[in-house]
Amino acid sequence: TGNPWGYGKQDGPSVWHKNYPVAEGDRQSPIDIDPHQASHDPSLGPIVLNYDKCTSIKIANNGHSVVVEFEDSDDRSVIQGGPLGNPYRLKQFHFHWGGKDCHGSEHTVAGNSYASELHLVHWNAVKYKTFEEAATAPDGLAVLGIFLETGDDHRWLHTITDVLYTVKFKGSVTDFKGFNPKCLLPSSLHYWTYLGSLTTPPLHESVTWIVVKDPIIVSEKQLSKFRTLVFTGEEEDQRTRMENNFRPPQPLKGRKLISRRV
Ligand SMILES: O=C(O)Cc1ccc(OCc2ccccc2)cc1
Ligand SMILES: [Zn+2]
Repeated sequence: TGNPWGYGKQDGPSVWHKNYPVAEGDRQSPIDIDPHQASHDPSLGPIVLNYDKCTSIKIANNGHSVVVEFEDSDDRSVIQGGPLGNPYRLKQFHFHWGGKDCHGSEHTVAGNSYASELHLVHWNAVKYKTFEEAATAPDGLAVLGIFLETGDDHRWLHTITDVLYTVKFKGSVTDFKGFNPKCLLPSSLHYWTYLGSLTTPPLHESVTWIVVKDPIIVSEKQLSKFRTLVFTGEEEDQRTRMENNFRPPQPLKGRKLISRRV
């Protein structure tokens, strides 16, 4: 079964609208963040993460990215505060990255890309029964976006990069227990927030985006390990290196970007 969509010339972001017309909708993601355009909302509180009881289950190559899935049958790991009306449950996190360090992130800041972007995906289990149901609702999902910039080795990222060889091919899955993604956050959670969408098909307009201003620093060596993954399955003769799995910025269409200093 071929991929319904991808990041190549024939199946990439510029043609997603053919099968997913919402790609041309009014609240699509990612966007270019212009810090000077952001309005400050003093009533906007800090983001609160309660990840201490989080339970990671597995790490997988889904043919688009590498994803770490969490146990989300109760409120053991939630994000709340900030623009969020109630707690949202952590479901999974994954990354987007480039073929070179000069690009790879989905959101850009004043037109500048980072080397990679980490997305921590949460869903509103107060209002919706399943992730899939929440993923189609305008207040269903909350994604925390963290930029990755190259520099020194990241002290904890090796826990992920050391196991990437076990999920090289599309469809591969490995047990991945006991990982708490709090170790991947920068010290200060200054953030921008706006209403947007999934950045991959089905592109549902269901995401409250919370993009953290400060990047985390990872080494070029750690980042290069993400590029050893392939989009293709082990059984396919084609080996297409997994890189540049990012959607470019989409029109703001009059949306308000709000900024919160911690
Ligand atoms: O973080 C992102 O890139 C946004 C994003 C968040 C969640 C996501 O889940 C895929 C999915 C959505 C709906 C139903 C089934 C699968 C896909 C993309
Ligand atoms: Zn993502």
